[in-house]
Amino acid sequence: MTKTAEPTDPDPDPGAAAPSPRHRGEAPAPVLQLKGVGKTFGNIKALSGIDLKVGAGEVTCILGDNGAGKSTLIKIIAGLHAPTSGEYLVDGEPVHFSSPREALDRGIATVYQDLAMVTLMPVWRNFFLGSELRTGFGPFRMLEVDKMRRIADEELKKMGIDLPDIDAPISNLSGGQKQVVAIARAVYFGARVLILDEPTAALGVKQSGVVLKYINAARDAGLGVIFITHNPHHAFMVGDHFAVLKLGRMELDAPRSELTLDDLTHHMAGGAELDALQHELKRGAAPEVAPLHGVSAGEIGGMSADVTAAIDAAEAVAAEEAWSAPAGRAEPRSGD
Ligand SMILES: Nc1ncnc2c1ncn2[C@@H]1O[C@H](COP(=O)(O)OP(=O)(O)OP(=O)(O)O)[C@@H](O)[C@H]1O
Repeated sequence: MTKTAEPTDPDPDPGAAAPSPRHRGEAPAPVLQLKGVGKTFGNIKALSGIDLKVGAGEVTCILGDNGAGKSTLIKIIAGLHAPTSGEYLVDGEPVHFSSPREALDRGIATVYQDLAMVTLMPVWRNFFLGSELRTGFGPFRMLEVDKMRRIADEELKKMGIDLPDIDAPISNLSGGQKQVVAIARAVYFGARVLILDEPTAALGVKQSGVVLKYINAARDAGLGVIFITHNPHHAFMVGDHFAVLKLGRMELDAPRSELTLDDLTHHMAGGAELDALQHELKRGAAPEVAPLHGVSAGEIGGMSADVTAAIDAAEAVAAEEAWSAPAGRAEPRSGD
């Protein structure tokens, strides 16, 4: 089922686009759906009984702690792993992808953290990496450099990214800018579902805001976006739907209307276990862990909760500021 990804027909007037289902207040139809999906690696049960729907024009956030099963889940959706149980449907039809190429042919594109870019190549070359435009036949085939430079420039501008030099090596861009180039590239090559693997994990607050803004832009262009993150604040700024994984199971699956940021943070922090710990700490009883260098376990627990809360709050405010800044030129590298 391999075919070359065709670029989408660029909309000459994005302002005239029909409002997304979200803006019409309708539930978007699922582009992809998982029903009771499980995955084992030998004796390890990485995922079990996962139900998930991803709609067009909707951001689905997948959260979870280390080892929760997020990577395994996106690898199944991206066609890298086959599930060991359950069903995977695209547009209501069961699919059995045997490679990411097959998923891509159905419009399911993944932007991994490492971005699969060649750092010394220019921005436009990275934009077309693996799908270069060529002209001529056989040994006389040549790259259509001017056309690729022009299209990359236009597509990036369409997403509000005005780079000073499209010929500059991509390594000159900030982490946030590189993520945005990868998102624009996936949109241009016809992605209907965009999987973003922790796109803000390695970024500072300002650059995270830039990326969140373009997640919103991809959603408003009608794509289904799957946003994998550890950060409930980032998720809540853009998410329409939230799935929290814990030890391979879906611990929470809720639309935005049924959830607050506090609920989400609570689930991420361990929910019921955290309540039990707080209750124990309030009563003055130390949890059963060994003291460290003469400091009681109770003190460590209290201190880390305070520090974590303060960091989270400061980060949320700063990211919100960056996110709500007017769209336009992407930030310079120094803001990284
Ligand atoms: N190829 C593999 N072989 C064996 N076990 C695996 C493999 N991939 C994942 N696992 C196991 O499956 C479980 C889920 O791992 P996964 O990487 O999906 O979690 P994660 O939520 O992405 O974690 P992190 O945020 O740390 O990347 C873990 O117990 C992990 O050790």
